Amino acid sequence: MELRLQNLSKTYPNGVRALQGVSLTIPNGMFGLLGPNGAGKSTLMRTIATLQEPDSGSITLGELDVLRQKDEVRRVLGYLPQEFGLYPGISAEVLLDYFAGLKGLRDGPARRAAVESLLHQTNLWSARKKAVGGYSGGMKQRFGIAVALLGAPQLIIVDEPTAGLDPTERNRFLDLLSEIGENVVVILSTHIVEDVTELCPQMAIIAGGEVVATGSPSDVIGEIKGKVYRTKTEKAALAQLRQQYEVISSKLVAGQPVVRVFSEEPINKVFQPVEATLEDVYFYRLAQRERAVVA
Ligand SMILES: Nc1ncnc2c1ncn2[C@@H]1O[C@H](COP(=O)(O)OP(=O)(O)OP(=O)(O)O)[C@@H](O)[C@H]1O
Repeated sequence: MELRLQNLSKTYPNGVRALQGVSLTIPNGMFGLLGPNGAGKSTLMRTIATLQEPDSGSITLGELDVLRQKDEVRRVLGYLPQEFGLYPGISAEVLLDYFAGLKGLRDGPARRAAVESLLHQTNLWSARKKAVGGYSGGMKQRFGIAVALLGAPQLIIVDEPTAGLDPTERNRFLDLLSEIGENVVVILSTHIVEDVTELCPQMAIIAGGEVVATGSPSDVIGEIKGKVYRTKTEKAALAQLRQQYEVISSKLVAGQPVVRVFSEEPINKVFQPVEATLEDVYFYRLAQRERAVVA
């Protein structure tokens, strides 16, 4: 199965250009879609999930034309939106069974087995009789993925699932995602760089509605490999550094700014060369785009 997006564009009635000629080829396995708030990730996810129309462009999933064969796509789609409502007073077990019915699974032993298996897989078995309204954020997200996995989907879309989760719940959720399998397309939209580094063999960075980098994380990092330098500095010197160098990021470490810069030329006299990371590419690409928009 392969998901192909070609030249997708979307401008909202208020003039916001949420997608601008997005083209991506997404193979089986985990695909990370990384971008800051407002980059257009949710617009793209909702469009692929057949919930909204682009102005132009095309999407195919294997042989299916996603924008025309919506019912067929929905049968093989599992979608965990950024925000979803639950019936708070109902237990996970009853609610999941209800969603299984909506998904077209007929009542009977097979449906009960599917529900049981998903409750185990998402580690909610012991809490299955509790009302979902009393679940923690992480439990709710795991319940959401159980719903998304009903009916063995071929295309799974999860939109910013780890935002707001504590580190334990985040790891638990990511482990769950990585177990889903290599024979389905899983798109993980996120603004958290480590989610992608740790999990996704293929990825894209999206900013301002445009794809600014795509490939494997190591391909993407390869673009700036050997060109990242680091130094510790003083707060007062930061502004000047920013004028002199292409600063990728600056972080306070124990109260002192640690700055990472991009440079085509060796600058080891002032800075220490360091291994480029996906976070470097991410910030570098975002800064580049911002400069292009300002210019
Ligand atoms: N229904 C809408 N009407 C008008 N503008 C919208 C609408 N939905 C999104 N936008 C705008 O389109 C741009 C892209 O939004 P989108 O939600 O797709 O981004 P995102 O990458 O998912 O960000 P976030 O993480 O904040 O949800 C933003 O500028 C947003 O304000």
